Amino acid sequence: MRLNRVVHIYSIPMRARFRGITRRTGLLFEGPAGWGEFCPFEEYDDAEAAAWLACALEAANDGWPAPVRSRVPVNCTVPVVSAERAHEIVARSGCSTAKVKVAESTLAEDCARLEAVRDALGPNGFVRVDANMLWDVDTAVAAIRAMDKAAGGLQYVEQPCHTLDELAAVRRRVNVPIAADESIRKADDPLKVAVSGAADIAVIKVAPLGGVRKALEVAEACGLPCVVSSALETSVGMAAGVALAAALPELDYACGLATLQLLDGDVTSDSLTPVDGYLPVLTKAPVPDRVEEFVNDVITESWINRYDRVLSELSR
Ligand SMILES: O=C(O)CCC(=O)C1=CC=C[C@@H](O)[C@@H]1C(=O)O
Ligand SMILES: [Mg+2]
Repeated sequence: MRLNRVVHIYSIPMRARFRGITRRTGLLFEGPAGWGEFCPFEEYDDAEAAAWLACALEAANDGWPAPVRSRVPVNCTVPVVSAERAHEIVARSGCSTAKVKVAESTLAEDCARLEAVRDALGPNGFVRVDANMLWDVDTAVAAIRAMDKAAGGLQYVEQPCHTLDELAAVRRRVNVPIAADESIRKADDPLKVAVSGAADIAVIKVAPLGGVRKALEVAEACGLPCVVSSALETSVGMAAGVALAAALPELDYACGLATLQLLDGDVTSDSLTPVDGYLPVLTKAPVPDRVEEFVNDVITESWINRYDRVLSELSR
């Protein structure tokens, strides 16, 4: 689909640094079925960005498969912030599950943050952590044991190490369940990743996997309980993640789709923010009616060029 109709390019500041970024940028476009969002992270090459464009084109051209639920439970996401700030984020979220980013600060700081998160959630909440592949096996085993104690029990640990073999080795040595994220979304062929011996839970992300239909196939192929997580989209792209969570036959865990709270603004007045720990399921993405607040002319041309290049990559 050539970009010959209205498109918007946005640049929104993050409230706190997250995965090394302080602004989120992307391109929004409209098709016959609604709005789509193309927002691969800036360092991704055109080959990696192709799945993200396929996801946006699915939303704009085809729409999504029918949902089997009308709302989706979500976790709040806690960046690397002070223990006091973490407490505040969780207490204000209305969510009973919190996912905490770890391994980027010291073990003592991570444990202090986890204690604060447990305090904010109370004994019945769920705490999970994401290490984004930053540990080796021995470091992971020691850190997970310490964090499990500090958090008063961890629901699972997401991607403690880089490879599937390392995940399997950690999994044999700790009692906390292991979730695979990068092992799936960065695989050459996500449909063929043998995650079952290495992980207990699959994290699936709609944009890196090429759209709702593709992600549903990946979920089925990996044969594990799934958690749908965002890629820090605005509400336009987030609606596709919610559509995926809504279409999964089983949904046993809260999903990482409450990340609009990490952005300092949204492109629409119909923001996908959780109420009492749930997001509503929409049939199409909300209309971006507040984009002028985040327009950035400096990056417009480079995003349009990127769209064109990635579109050629997709049709190869
Ligand atoms: O899962 C969540 O709670 C929020 C989403 C989230 O953590 C992520 C979104 C995008 C990029 C990633 O570094 C990160 C993740 O690793 O899961
Ligand atoms: Mg992750």
